[in-house]
Amino acid sequence: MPSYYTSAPGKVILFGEHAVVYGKVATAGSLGLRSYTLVQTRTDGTIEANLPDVQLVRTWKSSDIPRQARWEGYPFPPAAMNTDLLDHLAQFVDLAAHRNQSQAAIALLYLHAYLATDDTATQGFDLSVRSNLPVGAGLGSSASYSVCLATALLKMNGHLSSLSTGAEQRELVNQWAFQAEKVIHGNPSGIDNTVSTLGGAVMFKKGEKIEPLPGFQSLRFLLTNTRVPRSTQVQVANVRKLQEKFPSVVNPMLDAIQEISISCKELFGQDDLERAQLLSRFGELVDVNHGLLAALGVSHPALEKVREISSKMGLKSKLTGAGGGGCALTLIRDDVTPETVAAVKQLLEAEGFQCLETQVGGPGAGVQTLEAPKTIAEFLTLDLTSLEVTPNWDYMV
Ligand SMILES: Nc1ncnc2c1ncn2[C@@H]1O[C@H](COP(=O)(O)OP(=O)(O)O)[C@@H](O)[C@H]1O
Ligand SMILES: C[C@@](O)(CCOP(=O)(O)O)CC(=O)O
Ligand SMILES: [Mg+2]
Repeated sequence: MPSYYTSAPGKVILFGEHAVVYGKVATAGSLGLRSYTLVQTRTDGTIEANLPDVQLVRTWKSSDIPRQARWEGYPFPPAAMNTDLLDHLAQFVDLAAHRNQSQAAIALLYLHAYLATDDTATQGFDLSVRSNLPVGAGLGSSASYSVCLATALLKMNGHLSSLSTGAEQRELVNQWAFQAEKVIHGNPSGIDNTVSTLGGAVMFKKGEKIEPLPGFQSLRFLLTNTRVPRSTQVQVANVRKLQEKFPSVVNPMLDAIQEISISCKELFGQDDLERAQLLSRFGELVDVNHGLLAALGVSHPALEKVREISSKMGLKSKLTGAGGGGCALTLIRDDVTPETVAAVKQLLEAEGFQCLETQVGGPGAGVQTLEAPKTIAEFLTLDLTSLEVTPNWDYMV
């Protein structure tokens, strides 16, 4: 019974969220916080999903999922989303009252409908995903979940071995993860799944080759989860409504947001700029980007509170991800003392916020073949740090 672990990181968007949906450049890096999956075939034709982060435990009969006939471009996904299949699965999983569970289950079954082979369609499988990321907080948990799913189903069904290079395999994972992100978000830019698949720190523009931004890894951030729940799909749809209502106002704002990423790249390219100067200008760009996002309507009083607290300590913060709640990032300049960081954290935690410190720009997605099958119960009790991704895992950047 083949068994695999897969793993994929979350991401932090430094500059350019929302604007990236409109084809503008954005800057992002992978996080040390990751999701992990156990997947293995069964023998009784059942699909059992255990997703503790969204409190979902469900079984379905694999034969109830309408398998899709071979399509053009196989094994890469078809060009358009299959809305009939999406509608069918939404009715079938019948979880409309629980958006997070419903999105997660539909994404899983949508990928299964395309990627199952005759064998796995009759055997069924167990799948469990656990994450160190806060769900629905702007750190790309949906992309990390999507990349984990895509890697797991592609590996279990033998599609990865049909491609000869690691780069092609990562592209296949990324494209299927993008399909799952579409199920969850509606209209994602693709930045989150790309960063989660490839890892590293990049400048991203829809449809173009991504560009590494190595300077990003030398920066230190504090991430603050306001714990205010929000949905990326809703925030993205709200910005779209504003853009459709006032295109002549909103479009220049999106262009200005793009210029922030370009200015950031120029800062890193200026060899004669002292580090202190670089960090100070960088902080100014953080401020400007937040101001533009707030003008687009995606801030929240809790995010403004993070800015107020950090600003009193001389630090610059902005919302990160879709906003409307979720996380903010605070730039920790080199001259900021550990005492100052501790004091800021204390003030933020006193508001009920959660502070997260993690590395940026680490490894992307990976898969590991297990020598012996594991039960889901064993996987659920594992210490996730024992699954730390090492270069022994396959498909690493
Ligand atoms: N660990 C997980 N297990 C199951 N589903 C997940 C997990 N992480 C994310 N998701 C799915 O992604 C959705 C959150 O996505 P989104 O609103 O884009 O927030 P985020 O900013 O965290 O990506 C959840 O509602 C759920 O459907
Ligand atoms: C707002 C957006 O730019 C990023 C969303 O990130 P998250 O799901 O909030 O982690 C949307 C997108 O790029 O698809
Ligand atoms: Mg998301």
